[in-house]
Amino acid sequence: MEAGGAGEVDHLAGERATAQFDVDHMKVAWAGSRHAVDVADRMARLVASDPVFRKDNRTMLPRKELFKDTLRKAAHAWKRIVELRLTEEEANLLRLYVDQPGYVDLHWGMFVPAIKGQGTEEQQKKWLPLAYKFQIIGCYAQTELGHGSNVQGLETTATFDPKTDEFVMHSPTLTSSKWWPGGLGKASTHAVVYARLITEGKDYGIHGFIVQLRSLEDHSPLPGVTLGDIGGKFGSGAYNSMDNGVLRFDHVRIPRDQMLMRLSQVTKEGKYVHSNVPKQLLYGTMVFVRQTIVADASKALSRATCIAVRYSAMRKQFGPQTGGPETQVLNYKTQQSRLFPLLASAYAFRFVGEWLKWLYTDVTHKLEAKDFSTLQEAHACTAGLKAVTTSATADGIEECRKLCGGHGYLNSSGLPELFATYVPACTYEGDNVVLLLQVARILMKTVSQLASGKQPVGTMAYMGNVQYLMQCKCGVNTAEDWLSPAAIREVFEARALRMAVNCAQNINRAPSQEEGLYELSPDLLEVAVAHIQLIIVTKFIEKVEQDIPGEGVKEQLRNLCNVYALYLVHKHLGDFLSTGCMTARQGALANQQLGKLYAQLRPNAVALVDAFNYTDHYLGSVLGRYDGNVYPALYDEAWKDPLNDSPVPDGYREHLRPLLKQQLKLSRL
Ligand SMILES: CCCCCCCC/C=C\CCCCCCCCC/C=C/C(=O)SCCNC(=O)CCNC(=O)[C@H](O)C(C)(C)COP(=O)(O)OP(=O)(O)OC[C@H]1O[C@@H](n2cnc3c(N)ncnc32)[C@H](O)[C@@H]1OP(=O)(O)O
Ligand SMILES: Cc1cc2nc3c(=O)[nH]c(=O)nc-3n(C[C@H](O)[C@H](O)[C@H](O)COP(=O)(O)OP(=O)(O)OC[C@H]3O[C@@H](n4cnc5c(N)ncnc54)[C@H](O)[C@@H]3O)c2cc1C
Repeated sequence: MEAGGAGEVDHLAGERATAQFDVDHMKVAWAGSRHAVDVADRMARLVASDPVFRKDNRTMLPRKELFKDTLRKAAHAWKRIVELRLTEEEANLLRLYVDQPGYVDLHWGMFVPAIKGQGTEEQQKKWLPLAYKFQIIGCYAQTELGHGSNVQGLETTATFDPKTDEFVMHSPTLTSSKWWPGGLGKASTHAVVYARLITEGKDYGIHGFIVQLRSLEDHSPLPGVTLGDIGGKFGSGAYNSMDNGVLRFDHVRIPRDQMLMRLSQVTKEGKYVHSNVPKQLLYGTMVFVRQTIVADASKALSRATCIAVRYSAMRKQFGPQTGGPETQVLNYKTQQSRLFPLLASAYAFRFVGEWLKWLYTDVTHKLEAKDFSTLQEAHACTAGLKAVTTSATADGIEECRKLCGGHGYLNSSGLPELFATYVPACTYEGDNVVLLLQVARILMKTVSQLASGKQPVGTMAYMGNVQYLMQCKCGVNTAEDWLSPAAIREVFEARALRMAVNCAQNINRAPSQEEGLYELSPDLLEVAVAHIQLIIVTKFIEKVEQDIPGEGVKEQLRNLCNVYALYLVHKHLGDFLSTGCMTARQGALANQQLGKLYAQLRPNAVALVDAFNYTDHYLGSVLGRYDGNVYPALYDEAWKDPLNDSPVPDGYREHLRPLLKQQLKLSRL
């Protein structure tokens, strides 16, 4: 927990004293409201003070014990939620702070939303109360051994039998085995299963079905259902707490009314009826989860940067040639140029995540009113932001590990497990490359419609300004000129549009559109990234333009926003130069300004990570401790490793002793 208790010494007090802003108000800006800070604080402390939620030994547990520990934590969390009558907001935060992937994530995060989004009112009335009370546990079974990205390529079949008014669920091939769904392996009693609907001899493509998998009496798999866990995954602890599973059906029958029928129906005579809605609504659960993943990216990256900033402030190496105290590694310019852009990215992802949540809610209301006009915008933004933020976060966590030197490689730093748990976010809910190609296709379509005078809307509205953006010249003359939000916005818009137009022209030169899209797919990825980075930068600028209370808070956020934008300019300078958006001199000025911003950020760095308001329990890192008292903690932690249970290790008698004795004999010869 935070420092302040009797006898505790705050080794980072000096760092905290140099902050030039009101940390308490920054906590509000980060969390979204005073209420959000208070609820998060209460839930974090509730979890941290409960011994069942202990996690410091997690990376040392064998898989079976780890899984049992996950079951215990989930059951205990549920007990506390019920006993304390927690609200949905409080319950979600409790889950977040328990910080152990498990079946509940999929139950609440995908099974329930799939029924809400794709079930009829009647189906919702039947299934949701059961799920809400945990009388059933559900998962989301879409991916198969042979196909994940290509949803249309799934092979599981659901064939309607009008004689019995049932669907027959079947896995016709090995590759049709469901493979990966979280919670499926050991915990779920039910699943929303995605399968090809076949009726009257015709294949109508992929649809969702609610299928019971296990007995509600003794949890054994039902007849015709083969179930299991798919095996250990990357890293210690980490995502191994989750029972990602395999599932096969051998002609398993389910009642017709277990097909999710909001988007399309099958009558009892076997007639297929499609409601007058876009078929992509079938993908609605993925869109919902992609949006939550963007919000989670800022949490993971802020955790990693909190650890790396605090540790870098207490760690000292080398010193002035004239003697005197050693230098805090945070004072090295190289450390700052690697770490501060990540800190700025954590804030950027937080604010774009907040905006994406608003967009998602807005689109959902429109869909309820049968207005489908913003569906494409929702798909492009959720897919693109999910891809860009998760890739940057995974890379950022690994960079934070390196920023902590050797100690960052210890499990007790928390960083290896954080990375191993986080990195599959680049793959699940849509492989990042596949998602970026979706965004790029939409951008190419938008470019092709510009000539016809169709005005792009939403986050693509800037493309309508094509005449100006294709020829504008960046007006920056001094390093300070880069502090203008208008200048930053314009170069990001010009870069994104010019890259998109160039790519569209190259595709048009190909023998066919399909061939062009295929040949130029590496360029298309970069087009999509440029567009999504523009969105993140724009939303950060818009955030900073709002009324933000608290002494110095707005100034710090403006600084972070400029760091984020200019760091991207520096990193992607090739894009900006090759599209003629700026000159090499202007690129050098951007880098010069970036250096000045790092210097301004330095005295505020520790306070900026304090504003995340994370407990030591949630951080789970001896290096990121609030009090900065790292060395005794590292030393104590080492002795907890089971390898240190005895001074002479197991295996000495069988393998070390004979070897040593043999060497001794040989040396005497
Ligand atoms: C203890 C107490 C507990 C308390 C409570 C806890 C509460 C918890 C709450 C929340 C927690 C949330 C946590 C969630 C946990 C996350 C864990 C992750 C688990 C992982 C799950 C998964 O991975 S599920 C499987 C995901 N799979 C994928 O993502 C597959 C990716 N592939 C696709 O999406 C599609 O195949 C693809 C889009 C690539 C192609 O589709 P296709 O049909 O072939 O379409 P295409 O021809 O390309 O396009 C046609 C047309 O459709 C448009 N389009 C495509 N997708 C969408 C879409 N999603 N929406 C709208 N439109 C779409 C596309 O643009 C084309 O348009 P046009 O060009 O025709 O206009
Ligand atoms: C930890 C974890 C949890 C998961 N949980 C669930 C779950 O709960 N439910 C569920 O249904 N699924 C789940 N999944 C599965 C996940 O959704 C898929 O793994 C994901 O969608 C990627 O699909 P894939 O595995 O088929 O990858 P592939 O598509 O086989 O990707 C392999 C490579 O091919 C490339 N590639 C593929 N298609 C293209 C293309 N068109 N153009 C260019 N390159 C391409 C990719 O970029 C990648 O480099 C989970 C996966 C993981 C890792």
